[in-house]
Amino acid sequence: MVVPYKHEPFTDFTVEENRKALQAAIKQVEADLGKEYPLIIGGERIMTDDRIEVVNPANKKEVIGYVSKANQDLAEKAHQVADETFDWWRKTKAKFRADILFRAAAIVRRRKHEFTAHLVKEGGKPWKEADADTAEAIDFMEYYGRQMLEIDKGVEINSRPIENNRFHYIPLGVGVVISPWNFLFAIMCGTTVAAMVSGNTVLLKPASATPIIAYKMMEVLEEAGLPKGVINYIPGSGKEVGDYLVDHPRTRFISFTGSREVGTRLFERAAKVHEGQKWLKRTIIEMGGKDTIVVDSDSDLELAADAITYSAFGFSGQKCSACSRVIAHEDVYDELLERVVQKTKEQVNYGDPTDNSNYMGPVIDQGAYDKIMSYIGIGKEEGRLMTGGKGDDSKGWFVAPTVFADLAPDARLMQEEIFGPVVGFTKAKSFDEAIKFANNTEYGLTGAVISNNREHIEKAREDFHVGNLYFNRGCTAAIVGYHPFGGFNMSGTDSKAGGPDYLIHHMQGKTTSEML
Ligand SMILES: NC(=O)c1ccc[n+]([C@@H]2O[C@H](COP(=O)([O-])OP(=O)(O)OC[C@H]3O[C@@H](n4cnc5c(N)ncnc54)[C@H](O)[C@@H]3O)[C@@H](O)[C@H]2O)c1
Ligand SMILES: N[C@@H](CCC=O)C(=O)O
Repeated sequence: MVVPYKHEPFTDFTVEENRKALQAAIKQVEADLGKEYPLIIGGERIMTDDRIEVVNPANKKEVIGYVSKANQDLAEKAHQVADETFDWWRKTKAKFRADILFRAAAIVRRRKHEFTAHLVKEGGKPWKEADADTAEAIDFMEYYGRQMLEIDKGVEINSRPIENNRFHYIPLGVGVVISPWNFLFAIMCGTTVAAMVSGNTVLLKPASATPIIAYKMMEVLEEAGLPKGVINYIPGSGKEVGDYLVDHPRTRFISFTGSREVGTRLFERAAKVHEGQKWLKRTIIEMGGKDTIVVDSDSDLELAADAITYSAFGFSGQKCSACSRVIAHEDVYDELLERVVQKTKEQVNYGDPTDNSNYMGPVIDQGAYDKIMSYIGIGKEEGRLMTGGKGDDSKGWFVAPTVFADLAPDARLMQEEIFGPVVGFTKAKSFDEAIKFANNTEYGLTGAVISNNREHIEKAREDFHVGNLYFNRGCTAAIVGYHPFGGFNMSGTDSKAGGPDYLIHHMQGKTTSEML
């Protein structure tokens, strides 16, 4: 029997011992900078001449490491290994697979600060955000291990006196897992281990900005007993390797988390049946968001301002769940705006995240920096700049926390995902109008309502069309096993990571019926 699931507690960095431990871990990561990392195919380490240079987004000159890069030949080799491995891996016991995850979670927990320190450097995450990312990776392993044990019990169906019927889930086959850079540990780990623990074999293509943490996870899983060939680590170009694997006729499913642009492209490609393909590919595709906090006339404005500030600027707004739009009732609009601007100016300082006094670190790379700065330019034309509005990419990619007021609900700033520390305000005449504005994007990932009005809360529960809706709190920070996570509309397939149904997306139901 495993102990019941409980989420991993966050580290309290006001405790000196914890602060010192993370500082020491950061020093250790700094001593290890510049290492080379191979691909892992069937357990074999393969170094390539073509490499990805991974840099610290807070200091572009600091190279975190050099990661070997798969090409199509290596992707094909990995696919064959995964295909052959699936022949026997699919028959392994659920307990065997779950135990690997429980052990891996324990290993990460024992070395927690080492992973968190790495995330500070490779992902540019402030301590608190990096610690939460490590905790979530642990949670995914613990939770999915337990979920697999539940699914393994089977599902009751009816039998008849002359007929014995059974129904159970079996794995799908070779899965391609393509992960984003923003939850470089948690989402990469969660999507990979979900596929593995359900009995599939995996080709893992992590984001090119953050592939090293994925190598470190591979080492942990190997130490925990993962057999060779079950997960194959093949970083590489999204277009070259990603497309090749998605198109491959032996690929059975694709688990993608990333932008709407790439997600819809992969969805289309996966729908095409190639020569020699014997199935329709399953797709689990989780994409972007344009997430709104609605603030009602009868509400706690201090709570609202705190929720908005954290949801908009935590990890520099680089969360699919980040609050990038506020729709406030006209009765409270001015006061709320003033409080948010004041909190942003007073509390949201930014700089190198190795220094824990910085609330925000950098954005991930030049592409992100340029995109965010261009949206700030658009915002200056569409609305009223209240604070921020500037950036500095001389050393790392830093953007000031930025608030725009008086935007039209259909302004580009209120419709398009910026994925940076920029939040826009729109005024609504009534609660009904606020919900109408909140629903007027093509996304539907997260949202929050700050209100003391029970009727309004119930209205939002029915009409605010997002996968994760929160009341009287911010719209980020879902916890595995507590807030199953995933969105509607162009936010994705709503597969609900960290929820009780998630593993089933990686499996297929088989009915057997024996005449007695
Ligand atoms: N809904 C969610 O759960 C969720 C969670 C995290 C991030 N996101 C979204 O992810 C985005 C940020 O992440 P990103 O910048 O890494 O996204 P991205 O779409 O640029 O990249 C995601 C992954 O796809 C790969 N890729 C790129 N082109 C590809 C191609 N042609 N074929 C195959 N793979 C390809 C990338 O290398 C990366 O590994 C944001 O839009 C954010 O909202 C969504
Ligand atoms: N699950 C995370 C967001 C993941 C996307 O970036 C949250 O709830 O804030």
